Amino acid sequence: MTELLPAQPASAPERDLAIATRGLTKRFGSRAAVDDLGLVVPRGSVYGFLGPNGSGKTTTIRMLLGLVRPSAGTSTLLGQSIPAGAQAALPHVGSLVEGPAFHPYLSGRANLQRLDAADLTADPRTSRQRVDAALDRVGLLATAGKRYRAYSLGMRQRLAIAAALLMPRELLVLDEPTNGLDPQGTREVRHLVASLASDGTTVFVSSHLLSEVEQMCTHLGVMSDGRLVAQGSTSEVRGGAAPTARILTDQPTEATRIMSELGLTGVEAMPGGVRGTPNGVAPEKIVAALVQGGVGVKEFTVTSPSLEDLFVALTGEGFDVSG
Ligand SMILES: Nc1ncnc2c1ncn2[C@@H]1O[C@H](COP(=O)(O)OP(=O)(O)OP(=O)(O)O)[C@@H](O)[C@H]1O
Repeated sequence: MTELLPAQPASAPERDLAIATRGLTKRFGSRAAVDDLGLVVPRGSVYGFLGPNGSGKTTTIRMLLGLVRPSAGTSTLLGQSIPAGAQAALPHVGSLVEGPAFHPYLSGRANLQRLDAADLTADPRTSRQRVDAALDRVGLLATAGKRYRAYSLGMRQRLAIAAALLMPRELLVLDEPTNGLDPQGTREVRHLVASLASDGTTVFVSSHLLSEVEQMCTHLGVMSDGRLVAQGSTSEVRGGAAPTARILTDQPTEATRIMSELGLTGVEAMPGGVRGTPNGVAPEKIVAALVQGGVGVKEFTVTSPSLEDLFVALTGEGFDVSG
């Protein structure tokens, strides 16, 4: 059994974090869709918010953005508590939650111009510069004159991100930005997120697919059934998984006894041998004890589970990690 890494409460001062929540909870009737959430999202991170469908990611994002009122708990965005400090924080936060409604017969540029014009805080005299800068940022400047309906799925999603970038942003919150995209579109969005992050923008990106966010995230939070079951830097989360020692032998009974006496836990038979969790017992010590005990060791390995194994263990079956 993989050891679960407990979700960490906020330790850094909340002003140093892009997002921090304490005890954030949302109940629909008697059911908690989000339960006692303690998110810790450092500034400058690319935070992958992972979990199966229905695990509470969208509800969390909607609470963070002030679109839904929490049943309990507090949250801060860019050091401002929400909802009290929403007016100070939200202009610096770009989001893609449901996605803006684009007009199929207008060009990408005309669509952004419409959205920019609807923003009462944006100076109309500088609209053209803002729109072109956003199109440039997502790599759509050359195709800005094409009608939206002629855009590929990846281009459509990049245009939606451009809409979130019309104003300078410190934090981008993207809800399942690769959902429904083909592999090419997914790659485009992934590259865009990586390039935004390299400019210093904090990106909080949700996904039900580990494979889609794993490569671009510096931090991960894993949701399962409304609860945060793991959180930390990608390497911390990876390190939270206990390794497994496996030995191939014709004397499994004797090997089981020796390994258990050494302090390994979860020692059990497997096809052709025995496996267990070393709990810090050095591999050379395990092998020496087995050999001294007269056990013929055909093969001995210690392996750490992949991030994929860890996520399946954390979230249970049904987490589509393969893409
Ligand atoms: N307005 C609502 N009323 C009742 N239940 C809701 C409401 N919104 C969400 N839920 C329930 O809360 C749970 C979490 O949903 P949520 O959409 O936050 O999950 P998710 O992880 O974002 O999943 P998905 O990727 O499918 O959107 C689900 O069981 C969902 O049915």
